[in-house]
Amino acid sequence: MSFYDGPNDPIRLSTYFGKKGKVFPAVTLIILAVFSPLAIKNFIIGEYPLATAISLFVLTFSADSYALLRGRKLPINEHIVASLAVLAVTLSLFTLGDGTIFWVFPVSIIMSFLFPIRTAIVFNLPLLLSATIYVLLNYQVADAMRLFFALLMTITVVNLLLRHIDSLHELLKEESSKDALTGALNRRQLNLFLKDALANKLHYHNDSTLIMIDVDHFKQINDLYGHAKGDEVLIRLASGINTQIRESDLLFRVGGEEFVILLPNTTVETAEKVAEKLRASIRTSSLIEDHPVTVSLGICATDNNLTQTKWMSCADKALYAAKQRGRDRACWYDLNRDRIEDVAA
Ligand SMILES: Nc1nc2c(ncn2[C@@H]2O[C@H](COP(=O)(O)OP(=O)(O)OP(=O)(O)O)[C@@H](O)[C@H]2O)c(=O)[nH]1
Repeated sequence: MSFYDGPNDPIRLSTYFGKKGKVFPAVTLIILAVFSPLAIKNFIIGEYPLATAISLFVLTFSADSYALLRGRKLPINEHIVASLAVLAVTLSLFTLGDGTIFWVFPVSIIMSFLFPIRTAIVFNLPLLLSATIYVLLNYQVADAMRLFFALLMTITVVNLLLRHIDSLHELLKEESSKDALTGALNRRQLNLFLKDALANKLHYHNDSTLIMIDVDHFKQINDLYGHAKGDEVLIRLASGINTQIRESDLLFRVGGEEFVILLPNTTVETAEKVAEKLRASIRTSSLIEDHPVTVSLGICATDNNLTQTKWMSCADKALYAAKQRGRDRACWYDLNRDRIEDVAA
């Protein structure tokens, strides 16, 4: 993991608050507003090494933040930015003296927010050491110990809290992308993946295929066995489908008893075989004892001129045809001939 590689976004702050929101730009501006005058002041009073270290930190941090806000690759390696921050604090301690010891705490916390945990710890250690050595050289051993443990506790608590926030963030991301009942991906995710699949077709000529699946007479199942049994059928159906498709294929729940499978890099001919295999196995899977559960399926492959809406609508029309033609069957939409064909059982 790299500096700007937080849990899923480069800078932790932008991961938590969003790059496009106000918090990340505001924090960046605050850092610049605090450190730029310090650099100028130190140039004026002739502390050139310190002034240079702070200026370089401000410049490299600004360059990376700007790139991040623009969604570009970061121009300066994270370790260089972190080293400059540590160097600036250490130089300020040994040149300006006692008053600057307070900077050690906010700089350590800021680094923990900016970097992934391991990197933050690696760069907090020299900060901890230099501050302790400074106090040791100028005060009593007991004072140095006090500072050492106070800073160590700060670093530990901040990093533990951030680790906890990271895991909550991951959980939230997971839950917001999945359907709560079946664990299949939700419609919002489908829209994102459809967009990718269409772009893939347009730019790299890779075919992807959609299979829309709808349980036949599901209302009857609910009416005969109750809503809880209906839910159980949906859960078992989703898990059964997931075990039969490839890891690269994606299952979405798009309605009550309606699912969509997106098969990336798959032609319509292959998708027909997958659909037929699923149909046959669901029929014989005895999801409910003594009550055959069947599904109808509609298939449609990508094409260069397709939009997401048209793609979904063609798969839906094929599914509707499968229902009309007797259910427990699969149909595919032939975009070239604008016709719906049966998939051979
Ligand atoms: N148990 C359960 N039922 C649901 C859920 N979501 C939707 N339903 C039910 O699914 C049924 C869908 O019924 P219809 O749209 O008439 O379709 P159908 O009975 O499957 O008939 P065809 O699709 O024409 O074969 C409705 O009774 C909904 O109440 C859910 O999450 N759990």
